[in-house]
Amino acid sequence: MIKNWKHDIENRRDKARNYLISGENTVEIRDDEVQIEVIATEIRTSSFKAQTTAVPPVTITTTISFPTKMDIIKQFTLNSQQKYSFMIVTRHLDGSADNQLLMCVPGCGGTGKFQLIRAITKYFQLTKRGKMLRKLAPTSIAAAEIDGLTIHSFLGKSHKNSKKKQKRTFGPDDMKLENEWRHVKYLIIDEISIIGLSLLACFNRGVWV
Ligand SMILES: Nc1ncnc2c1ncn2[C@@H]1O[C@H](COP(=O)(O)OP(=O)(O)OP(=O)(O)O)[C@@H](O)[C@H]1O
Repeated sequence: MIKNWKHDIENRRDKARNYLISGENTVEIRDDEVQIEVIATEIRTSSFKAQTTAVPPVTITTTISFPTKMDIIKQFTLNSQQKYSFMIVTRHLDGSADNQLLMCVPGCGGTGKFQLIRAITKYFQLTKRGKMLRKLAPTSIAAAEIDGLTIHSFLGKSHKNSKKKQKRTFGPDDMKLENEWRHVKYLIIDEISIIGLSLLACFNRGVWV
């Protein structure tokens, strides 16, 4: 009796093993018995294992490579003081700060203010924000050097010795002025030390309109 029972058990076990090896998910033991369903998925034994084996979905993104600030700092061989000034401006530009950046970079002739302006201009241009920057200077030579405008030409003022005396008037409906300055967010004034107070006041009125 025991021998038969043992033999029956072994038969069933072999049958079950063979079905599992052959890859079938359902093992039929006997017509009158309940079917055993083999679940193919792995049963989680540890939450830690589940966490570590979870592979995050891979997404493909295309990156636009902008020149880094360090590239420009290297290109213009900015010294530490020029570098700090450059970083202040470019961080303000890249940040979401709503506050106005008022910055004065003093220095004797030949200390590298123009070199700094060149580096800042390059950053605006390479990041496709050149329209946001306007450069002004009091004299035509200084303006030409920085590739900017003279304050007089911005104000539409003729020089004292000019025959044609005209004065630009500013008003809320000055569309030409508005279009000129629509995209301008940053203004660099070179050689500010030689700008007289009256011209500065006139300029101030112009930009506030
Ligand atoms: N970091 C730098 N690396 C290489 N050259 C530099 C650097 N800074 C300044 N120079 C050079 O030094 C010279 C004087 O610099 P720059 O014209 O920028 O001075 P500045 O302060 O604008 O002078 P100024 O007030 O007389 O216009 C230039 O020939 C410039 O190329």
